[in-house]
Amino acid sequence: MEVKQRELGGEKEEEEHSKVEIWKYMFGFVELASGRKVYAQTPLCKRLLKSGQNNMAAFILPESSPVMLAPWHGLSARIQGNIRNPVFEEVYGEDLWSFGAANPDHSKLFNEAMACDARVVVPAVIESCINSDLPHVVSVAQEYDRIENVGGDMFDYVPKADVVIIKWVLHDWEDDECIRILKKCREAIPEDKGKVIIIEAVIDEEDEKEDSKLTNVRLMLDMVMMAHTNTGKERTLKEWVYVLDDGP
Ligand SMILES: C[S@@+](CC[C@H](N)C(=O)[O-])C[C@H]1O[C@@H](n2cnc3c(N)ncnc32)[C@H](O)[C@@H]1O
Repeated sequence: MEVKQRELGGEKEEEEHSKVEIWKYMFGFVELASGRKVYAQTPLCKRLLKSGQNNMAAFILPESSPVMLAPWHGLSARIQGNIRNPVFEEVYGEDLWSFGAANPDHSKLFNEAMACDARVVVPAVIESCINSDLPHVVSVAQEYDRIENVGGDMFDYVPKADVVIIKWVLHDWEDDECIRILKKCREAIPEDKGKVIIIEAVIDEEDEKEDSKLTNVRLMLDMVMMAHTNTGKERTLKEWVYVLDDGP
């Protein structure tokens, strides 16, 4: 495959390369119980089966949807300074969240992607909670015992609780916006024993090796933030410390 790739040029090469990037995780030499090695789907493919436990199929659907792919085409122009607006807004005239409010189908696709990750992470840390998000998201959220759905704007108000868990939200916003959100989280918890738990990636500039799988994931997420949010980014520890020192 790599030989074929070198023979190709330009866009074709890029397309082929991105397929190889996916294939190399989905297909490989797998050892059967008999000890025989075959070229087949790797165990990772199970995560794409809708029937599979902890499946992540819904997670890759929005990223490969035409709505989410379009902003990627403007990313180079944005980085070169040829587009003034964030790329998502340049394409759709509004940010991702307003677009979701006006386009329920897209919102459903996005929310299901978030939910398939949250279903793995949240039960590991919590049994009952308030689920707080924008009104159009909460209004279609699945009902569960011991989960209260509360719609609202986190820049105005975060529901009162002993602990606020904020996952994959701050990376959608620039520092000043994060600080405003964190101040609302601080107001939501008891002053003496409340906690704000932040679940986000941390880019480690110093020690990351280029071949580490997680480095690629973190840097990929940073690109996703650039393509799909107005001001979001993944942060290094130093950048998180800045946000947290000025936040709660
Ligand atoms: C990347 S998603 C993460 C969702 C969820 N926390 C998770 O980890 O699965 C960011 C979420 O922030 C919500 N959001 C965006 N702007 C908001 C606002 N002003 N107030 C409350 N939620 C907001 C979006 O609707 C979206 O569900």
